[in-house]
Amino acid sequence: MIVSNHGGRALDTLPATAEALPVVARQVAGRIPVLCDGGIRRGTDALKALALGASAVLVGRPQIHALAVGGAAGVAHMLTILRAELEVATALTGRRDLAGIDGTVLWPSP
Ligand SMILES: Cc1cc2nc3c(=O)[nH]c(=O)nc-3n(C[C@H](O)[C@H](O)[C@H](O)COP(=O)(O)O)c2cc1C
Repeated sequence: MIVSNHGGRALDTLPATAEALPVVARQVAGRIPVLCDGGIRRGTDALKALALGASAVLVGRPQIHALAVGGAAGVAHMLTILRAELEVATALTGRRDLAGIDGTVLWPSP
């Protein structure tokens, strides 16, 4: 299951995926993986999506921007930065690994 607003480019005023994600994740209740995209730009965005119930996140525009600036190496660099930011954010919330990320890293908890 992918929670996506398709980049928000088709219909405006829709809820952000971060708003829809916890509702969908609650209904899915762990039966299948729930992926999420839309506005993931830094590690803390990924951390918050995981905390709201995503199994993983997807990125769209950052890949296009990185490709335009630095080609394939630019995309690899962008993903390295994103991963490093997520690792730091995970550590700074006192979690050992991604499996330890849940709603309690958010304030207020959902
Ligand atoms: C130029 C562009 C074209 C896209 N075309 C489609 C499309 O045809 N169908 C679709 O479901 N999503 C489309 N998307 C949305 C992406 O699949 C993805 O959901 C979105 O880019 C993720 O959000 P982000 O760009 O903020 O990371 C498009 C996004 C961009 C930037």
